[in-house]
Amino acid sequence: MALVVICGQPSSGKSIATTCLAEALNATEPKPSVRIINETAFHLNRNQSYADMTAEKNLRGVLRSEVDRSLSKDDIVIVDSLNSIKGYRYELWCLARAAGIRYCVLFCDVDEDCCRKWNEERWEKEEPAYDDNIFEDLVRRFEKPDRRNRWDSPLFELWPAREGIEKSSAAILEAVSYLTKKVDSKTRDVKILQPTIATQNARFSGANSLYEMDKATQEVINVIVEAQSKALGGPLGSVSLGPELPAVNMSTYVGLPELRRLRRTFIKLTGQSSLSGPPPPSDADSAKRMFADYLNRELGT
Ligand SMILES: Nc1ncnc2c1ncn2[C@@H]1O[C@H](COP(=O)(O)OP(=O)(O)OP(=O)(O)O)[C@@H](O)[C@H]1O
Repeated sequence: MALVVICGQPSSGKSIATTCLAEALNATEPKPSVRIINETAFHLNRNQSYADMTAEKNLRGVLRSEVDRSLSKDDIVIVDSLNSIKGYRYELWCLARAAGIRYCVLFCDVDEDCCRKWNEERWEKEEPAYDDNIFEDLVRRFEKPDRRNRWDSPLFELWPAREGIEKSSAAILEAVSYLTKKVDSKTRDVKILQPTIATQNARFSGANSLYEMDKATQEVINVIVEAQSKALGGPLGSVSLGPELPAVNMSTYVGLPELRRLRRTFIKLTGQSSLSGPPPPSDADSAKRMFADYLNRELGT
């Protein structure tokens, strides 16, 4: 039915906003099925989850997979996490589009100093809180949502420090109305994302068939798996994919299930890129090049 991305600085009231939104949704008729996805559900400790880039990437991967599994035409899924990286919100938006459901962002707009104070108070109250260095790092890297981006729109803004967070807060009511509104041919203010089957067909027609894309990315995986097996778990460095193609930099061993997951996500994301996004691969080598770049980004090299 819908995906709601909660977004905000650390300790900005996101979980309170999530609870208020879920309660407000549950008070509507017919009562929708609401599912909250957050770190707590996975027993993840915030200071460990954001300790370094690898841990943070793992956390995002876990949450994204859970969102991917949970999206359906019947449920409202709320992702209660920082969701502070623009590219990550784009990925979540792509998942909503692939599922053909509505999407929105609920932003807790609180200035850093106030979040810092609330975080300190959490320590005093012996609630789970962020270590100072992690808090400062997250605050510095926060990418504020911008309603002009498709993946930040529609954007409902809460100002918890100024106005508190209530079930009756304007942003919560607007979000509830958007999420539960019946849509007919006259409804213009509710956007249901459409999977881009038409554009996918155009993109992967002829030589660019999905089959070619599948084959090219599978070949990359095969090369990596073979190189890793030859290295016998030792350091691998860069894996060559052939002349005029970028090497894949493998600083650590990556298991086959993870490689398969990355491949599936890549294929999904490439198929979903809009016409204004990066151009689709035009042949097997372009597909390999894009996949290698994607792996290098995802594997953090
Ligand atoms: N409007 C408010 N006024 C005062 N304190 C608040 C307000 N909103 C949140 N807080 C305090 O901020 C702290 C963090 O709240 P909450 O857990 O909702 O934030 P969060 O953004 O979900 O945190 P995290 O980044 O850990 O997920 C809590 O201790 C809460 O009491």
